[in-house]
Amino acid sequence: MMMVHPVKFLLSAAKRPLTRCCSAFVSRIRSLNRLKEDDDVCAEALQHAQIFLFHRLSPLLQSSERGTFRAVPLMYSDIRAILERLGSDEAKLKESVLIGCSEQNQVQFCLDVGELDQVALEEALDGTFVDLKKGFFVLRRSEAPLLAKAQALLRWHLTTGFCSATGRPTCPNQAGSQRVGSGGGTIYYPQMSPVVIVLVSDGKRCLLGRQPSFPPGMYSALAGFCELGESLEETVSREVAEEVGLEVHNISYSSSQHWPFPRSSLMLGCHALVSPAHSQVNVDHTELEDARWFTFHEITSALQVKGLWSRGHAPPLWLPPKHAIANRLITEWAELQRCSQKAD
Ligand SMILES: NC(=O)C1=CN([C@@H]2O[C@H](COP(=O)(O)OP(=O)(O)OC[C@H]3O[C@@H](n4cnc5c(N)ncnc54)[C@H](OP(=O)(O)O)[C@@H]3O)[C@@H](O)[C@H]2O)C=CC1
Ligand SMILES: [Mg+2]
Repeated sequence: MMMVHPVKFLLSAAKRPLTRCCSAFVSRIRSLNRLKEDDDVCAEALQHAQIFLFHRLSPLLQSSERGTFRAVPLMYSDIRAILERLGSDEAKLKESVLIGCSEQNQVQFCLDVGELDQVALEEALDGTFVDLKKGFFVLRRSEAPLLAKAQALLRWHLTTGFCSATGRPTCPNQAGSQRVGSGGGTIYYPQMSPVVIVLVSDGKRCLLGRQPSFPPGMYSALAGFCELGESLEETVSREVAEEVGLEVHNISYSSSQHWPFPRSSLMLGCHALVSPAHSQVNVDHTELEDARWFTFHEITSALQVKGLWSRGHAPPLWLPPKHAIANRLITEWAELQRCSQKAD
């Protein structure tokens, strides 16, 4: 395995000094912003950065003895040596895209080397390029969002090579945070679609649905893309009415999540209520295979089930894994039920 050198990109490499009273977080954010604005500073940072390699949008992972996976960042010089060995060259590294900065001030980039031979790369790197959809759920919580962001940005670059107005090529800035039409035309920024995801409750039970593409037995909160002109609340009301024929009230926002599959979405997580007297579900089978009310007991049992792939025989109900916002909403609901049962 290639050694990852403990070289850090020092914040002092940035040209403008930061105000001394800035917190570490503010310093990191401002340094990242500077890298997006200044191609020269960014090119210098890249030389000392950690780079996460992808092959056709699948990240390089290493498996551990305990069956978990870890992302494997490499340093610029390591990748340059491998590229040269496999018939590519240093120019390829200029396509790296900025994805973040660790708490240890290590700047992080990603790079897709999909045109090189996968087997030869995996041998040289002592890792495996894993479909992110599978890897996502076995990665550590700190790594999954970073790789999701990296894949989303790499996919965006792959699909935004031409200006939609003129048909001419677009070029990225050094950080890969934007692309500009040739001749200084339109500036394109990475895009994502807003999606609502809502956990509907009738006060005692919660409503989950399943799509035919879900693994057997898996149910999740209801979700749907926002339409132009809608508020968050309007999308929640429309999606619930469309998919299960119910009218919701008391919509409250919980939290959000970037979701890379199948293309970038900003998942906006909500809770909502229906009146117990009007809780008869009427599923639109063009959208969902099934939707059902689940009791507190069924949900708490399902939350105990560990690992999508460690199953021997399937339990009656699978919930989305911990990285997914659906799991967070269901856990919040269960916690609320537990508190209100204690209070009764
Ligand atoms: N992180 C999490 O916990 C969860 C995430 N999700 C994600 O939420 C997203 C939306 O859920 P889903 O129930 O499928 O959504 P919808 O209920 O809105 O149905 C999806 C369909 O809507 C159409 N559609 C409308 N607008 C768009 C758009 N902007 N982009 C793509 N398709 C659009 C497409 O139909 P057509 O193809 O016919 O044009 C698509 O197949 C999915 O990407 C899913 O992966 C879902 C559940 C849990
Ligand atoms: Mg839906």
